[in-house]
Amino acid sequence: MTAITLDGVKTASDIKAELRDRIAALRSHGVVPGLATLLVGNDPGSETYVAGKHRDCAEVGIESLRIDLPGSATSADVRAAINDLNNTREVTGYIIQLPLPVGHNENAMLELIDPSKDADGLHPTNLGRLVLGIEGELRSPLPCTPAGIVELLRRYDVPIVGKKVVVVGRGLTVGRPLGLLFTRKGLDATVTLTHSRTVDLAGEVRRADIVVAAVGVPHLIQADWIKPGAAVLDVGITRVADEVTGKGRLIGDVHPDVVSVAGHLSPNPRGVGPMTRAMLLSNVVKAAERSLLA
Ligand SMILES: Nc1nc2c(c(=O)[nH]1)N[C@@H](CN(C=O)c1ccc(C(=O)N[C@@H](CCC(=O)O)C(=O)O)cc1)CN2
Repeated sequence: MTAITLDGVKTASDIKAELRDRIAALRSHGVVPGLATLLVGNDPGSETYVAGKHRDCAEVGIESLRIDLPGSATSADVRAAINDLNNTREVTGYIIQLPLPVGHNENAMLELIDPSKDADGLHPTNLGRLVLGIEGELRSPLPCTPAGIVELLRRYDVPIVGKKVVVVGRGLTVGRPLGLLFTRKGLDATVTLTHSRTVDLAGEVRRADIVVAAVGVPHLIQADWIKPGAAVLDVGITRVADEVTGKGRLIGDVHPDVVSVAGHLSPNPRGVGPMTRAMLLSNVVKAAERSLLA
């Protein structure tokens, strides 16, 4: 068996085409969707992701603003930048790129975002709405990677209702909110959220119809851990220098041999990453559509 590829690049491109039409409709009503990003420091991954977000905005017709603070920025500097973004009327939505450099309290910073401008769905109010199961597509933004994973599965007709999902990793941007999303009414999966203290991780993964690996441990998920035909989403990524060429290389959490056991497999890169970016654009467009309804 060779797994069907869950192609994030193609799916994200389809979504962007759909968003372009909605953005044109918004503009015809005088609403111009916009996104600002706040990046602190010069983590190479974060620099890449932020640059990608601005490229995506330009591609679909979303205005964007980039605020970069140096790695030496203090927590007071970051708080001041967040305050500015909250108080600038032209900024309708923004994100704080994570991780923040060591020494900053991420949760405290996320809590300072005006929830109505939270394009990432990571403010406690918006995460709280996810916990409460407040329904309605337009009500509040969903965290981008979890939303992207569900959308990728949906567009490839991978069944979710009643399925056993094992999520490996309980981080804020993926594992924790994904568990909530999969158990929401309408998706109705049964979720096991595993982490570094889980006993017999391989045994847990073997029971799963859908496996999501989001830990950043290269090739952790082995082919003999996978139930034949399961859908496997490879989210975690590790940057290493290639031993031969010395060039940077990306390694996912899923071993390449999984392709011959799984029914569906998202490559990494080019799987969930592009979907994360597409869902951010979707959050920005939904926020603009909400502003028309208000
Ligand atoms: N504020 C946030 N911070 C972070 C989030 C987030 O959703 N909000 N998620 C990740 C990083 N991220 C977006 O910010 C992100 C990750 C990966 C990709 C992507 O397209 N990856 C490419 C590979 C590119 C590369 O790594 O060089 C791929 O998978 O094909 C986009 C966005 C953590 N921080």
